[in-house]
Order: sequence, then C-alpha cells, then structure tokens
Amino acid sequence: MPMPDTPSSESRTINSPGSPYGSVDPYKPNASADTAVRSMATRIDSLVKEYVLKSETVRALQGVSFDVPEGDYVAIMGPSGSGKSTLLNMLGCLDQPTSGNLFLGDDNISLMTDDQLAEIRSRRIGFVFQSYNLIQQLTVVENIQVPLYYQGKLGPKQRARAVELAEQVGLGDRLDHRPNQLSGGQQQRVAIARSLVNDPYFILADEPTGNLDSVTTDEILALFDQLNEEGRTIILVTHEDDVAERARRIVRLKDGLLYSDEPVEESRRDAARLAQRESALAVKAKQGVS
Ligand SMILES: Nc1ncnc2c1ncn2[C@@H]1O[C@H](COP(=O)(O)OP(=O)(O)OP(=O)(O)O)[C@@H](O)[C@H]1O
Repeated sequence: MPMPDTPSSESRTINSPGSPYGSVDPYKPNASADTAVRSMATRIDSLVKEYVLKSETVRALQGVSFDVPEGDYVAIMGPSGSGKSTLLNMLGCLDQPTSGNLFLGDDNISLMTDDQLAEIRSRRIGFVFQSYNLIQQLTVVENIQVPLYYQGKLGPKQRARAVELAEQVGLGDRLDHRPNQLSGGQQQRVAIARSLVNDPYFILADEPTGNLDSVTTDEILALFDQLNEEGRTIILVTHEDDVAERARRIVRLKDGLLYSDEPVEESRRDAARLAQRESALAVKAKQGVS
C-alpha cells in the first residue's frame, strides 16, 4: 500500500482577517506578531450540507467558514440540531459537503473519492469518541496500534511507538491490560493514545468526557491541555460550558450557521481549570480518596 504524501501545509499570516486571535499569536511567545505564520490544520470555507428527504431538503449547514491553525484547541458548541454532528462528520471525512470547501492541510476533501476519503480518515485524523470504541480482545498496546494494523504496518518499531504513547498518556504500567480491566478514564487515555499513533492533522473528539465523572473529566482535560501545549491540534464537540472553557477558542453554531467564534482568555481557562480541580477534589474528599 503506498505511503501517504506528507501533507505540505499552506502558510498564512496569523493576523489574516479569518483569525479569531487578531494580531497577536498566543501560542508562539518567541514569534513577533508581524512575522509569525501558522499552518492550517483545516480550513472550512462556505460549507453547505443539505440532506434531501422525500418531501423536503434540510440545510444542516448553511455556509460555515472558519480556519483551525495547527496547534489550536477549538471547542464546537451549539444547541441540538445546530449542525455540530454534520460538521464533525465532514471534518472526520465521513461525509462530504453539498458545496463549499474543506481542506485538511492542502487536501480539499470536497473533491475526493470515497476511497481517498477512507484513506485520509484512517491515516490523518485522530478520533476520540464518548464511548472510547476500543476492541475488548486487544491489550492497551494493541488497541493503540489498531490504526497502523489497517495500514499493514505492524512491527517492533510500531509497537515501540505504541508503548511510548501509552507512557505519554500515563498507562506505562498497564500495557498488557484489556479494556475491561481499565477504568473509564484509563480507557479514554488508550483512545487518546490511539488517536495520536498516525501523527494526525488533528484530534477530533466527540463529547470525550460525556461518560466520565468529574474527577476523570478533569484528568482527561488536563491530558488534552498537555497535548495541546506540546503542539497537538484539538477539535472537540461538547455541550458543557466548563469543558469548552478549557479550549483556546469556542466556535458556536446555530441553525446551521456560524453564530460566534471567540478566543477563550487565559484567565477564563485558568478559572475553568480551577473550578474543575476543586469539584474533583470535593468528590475525592467525599469518597475519602486523597
Ligand atoms: N442524515 C440526515 N438526514 C436528514 N436530516 C439530517 C440528517 N442528519 C442530520 N439532519 C438534520 O440536520 C440538522 C443538523 O443536525 P446535526 O445532527 O448536525 O445537529 P447537532 O448540532 O449535532 O445536534 P445534537 O446536539 O442534537 O446532536 C438537524 O435539523 C437534523 O435533523
């Protein structure tokens, strides 16, 4: 099977009109605002998605545009029916738009065949689901290697990579455990490690803490913080304000339109972290756990 081309990325000045951060790049402390350039993990341009039913056409997305630079951490929010899942399906290359363009790196998925979409989906996108989606018969290390298995790439080098990722997410002492021997939070850590094994354009997380208690939610969000600080791009769909406020930016959809796109100030992120940490500590205290 041919190896995928390394995506060449388009560079853009970060103070382009599309940037929600204005003229200052919050992620590159050493870069001057005038010279800093950011590559795009994805560009969403005038995206329209229509579902044609027997008697009507539903316009689930009605021309949504925004960019996600590499290293960003975006929470997508919106009321039920606003188009979040529809957008997520397209970002995950599970569906294509009716019109408009969606770029992953330099690849325009709107122009791809089903086979090309499947290829890019398995090689370049890191999925994290609410329900973990692990294979029960496989160990932690084997689950992390699953995306490589589908590419016929299994060997000592790939196992070493999976072990390294397991250690990075704090599961170095659980390498040969199976999912039913792990807590929910540990299972989600496996899913996060699995999402990283292909060095994806971005982690696409759909309600990743939806099944977790407040203590574990705090741990998983701290892991996302750490991965983002290491440069990973994260796009996360959530209904919860306190989860969204941990991101660097909140994009809100309403009725298939982009309703708002705003950065989350560091002080607000810190406050969300603190509130979640305190709530987790209170739960631990009630449970008698130190
Ligand atoms: N396969 C489909 N066929 C027809 N209409 C659809 C289909 N999928 C979604 N829709 C419609 O598109 C609109 C957006 O749906 P979508 O699932 O993207 O919203 P959502 O924001 O993810 O909602 P929720 O938070 O409830 O999951 C809704 O009006 C929905 O009924």
